[in-house]
Amino acid sequence: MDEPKVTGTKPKMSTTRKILLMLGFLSTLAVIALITVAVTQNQPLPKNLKYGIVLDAGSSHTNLYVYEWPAEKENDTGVVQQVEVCKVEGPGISGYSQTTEKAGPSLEHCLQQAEDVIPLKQHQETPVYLGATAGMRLLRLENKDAADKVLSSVEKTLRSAPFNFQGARIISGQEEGAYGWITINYLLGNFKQSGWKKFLHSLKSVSETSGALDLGGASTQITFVPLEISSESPQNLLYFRLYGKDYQVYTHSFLCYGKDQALQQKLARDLQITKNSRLSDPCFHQGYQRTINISNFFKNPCTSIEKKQFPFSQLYIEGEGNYEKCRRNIQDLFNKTNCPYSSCSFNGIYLPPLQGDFGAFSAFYFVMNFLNLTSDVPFTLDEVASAVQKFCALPWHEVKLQYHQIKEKYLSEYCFSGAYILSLLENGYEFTTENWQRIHFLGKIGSSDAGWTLGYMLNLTNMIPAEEPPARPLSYGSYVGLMVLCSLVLVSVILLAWLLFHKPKCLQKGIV
Ligand SMILES: Nc1ncnc2c1ncn2[C@@H]1O[C@H](COP(=O)(O)OP(=O)(O)O)[C@@H](O)[C@H]1O
Ligand SMILES: [Ca+2]
Repeated sequence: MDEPKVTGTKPKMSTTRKILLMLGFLSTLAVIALITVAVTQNQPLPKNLKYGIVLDAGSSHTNLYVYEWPAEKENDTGVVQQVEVCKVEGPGISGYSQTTEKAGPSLEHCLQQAEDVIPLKQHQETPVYLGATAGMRLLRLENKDAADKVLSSVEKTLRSAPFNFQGARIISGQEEGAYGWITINYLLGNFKQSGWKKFLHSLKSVSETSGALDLGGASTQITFVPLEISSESPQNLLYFRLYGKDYQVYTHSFLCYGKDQALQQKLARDLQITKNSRLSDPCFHQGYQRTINISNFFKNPCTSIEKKQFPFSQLYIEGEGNYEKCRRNIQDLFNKTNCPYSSCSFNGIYLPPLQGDFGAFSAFYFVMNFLNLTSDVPFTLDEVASAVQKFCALPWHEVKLQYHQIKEKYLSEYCFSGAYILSLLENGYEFTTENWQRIHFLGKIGSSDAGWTLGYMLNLTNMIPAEEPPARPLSYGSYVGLMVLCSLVLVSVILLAWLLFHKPKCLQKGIV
């Protein structure tokens, strides 16, 4: 039999095959175009940054903070971060009560630093706020006129800076507590969860926030969400709606219970029972000496109720370095005798049962950090107490030798401050061995200092919305990834379909 002749001419392509091939080619082209358009069209725009400045005019000194955030993400949580901090030279603004006109100019150096950090073309639109805390609250009580003049002086300086001046005022203790709480929960990402975290939280009815403990020089604040809300003391309750959730927050600020004023209060009480101008003080190291001028001592609203006449004008303090005695001495500052509510902290102030974790910052952190008590694994209450006891027992000359680089004012008071922190937390707020480790001493969260300033700015610039802002269900990366994946699946399906229904000759049996 004759074999079929293999001719030299190629087999002609059928018209359907040609159309199918064309279609396959065109759909591949369409998919490529689709991906290209998706990638280019949805590319994030170049970062447009915004800035804000807050000055924390504390009792001991003023700090200037510069914050930065991407303009298009303004209402997202956790996007604002601190990019600069500048410590103003000299005392806090309340320290200018005798030379009020110098309060403003003291801020100039730090304002210049802010000018250097923020791009020139954005100076005019950058808001600047100054909030003064307990030092100015005390000055206002002692001498209202001087407090007003200090504020006018700082306002004048801030208005002459190239930024958008938004106000210089004394904030209330309640605000200070609330904004500190907002800051740490914003930075810890507790207000708005994404992905799995959100799903898990929606299973639990409550969203967990962290309490805030702030220790300053002149006041201290405690703020947290209690388990149950009681209307016993409405002045201690605040209501927030943030990112679509309601928060009922307890807060209290104790004026005169910052660590510097607490020491003044303690000395004023000690003075009542001294027979002569010498005072042996268990809260200072053995060998340490300090002289106090009595005539100025009782001008302060934190000590004025103890005012009386003394037959001497100077008090000579000599350190004793005895931690246990110091704790007993300090304990007298917390009056636990009468409580008109179901539960109190001290001085008849309402305190609901403590709840959850606490972030303790400012001087809580500075002191604990100096005593090496701020590691990631929290120390027990006993470990902290014995570390403070050991430190207090060191003679002054040894302390000075060992820590020669630290300012003498701070160094001489770490023993008192350590004991005071333990008294405030243990006797004042009644933290126990069980819940002590729920206190986390923190200086910074990410690049931002823990403190009230960030919360203050977020609030005043309306950057924390009451309702959750509408968000894209997918991030940019996931969107592009999904587009690519879908397109690849589409191409493969078209190819497969073509191969299955119109088997090209080359794939037919026997030809290969
Ligand atoms: N490095 C440090 N070591 C110890 N204490 C510090 C350190 N830095 C700041 N402080 C103290 O922290 C406290 C800060 O308080 P401040 O914010 O000025 O007052 P307030 O908040 O009461 O208005 C002051 O007592 C200050 O002396
Ligand atoms: Ca402060």
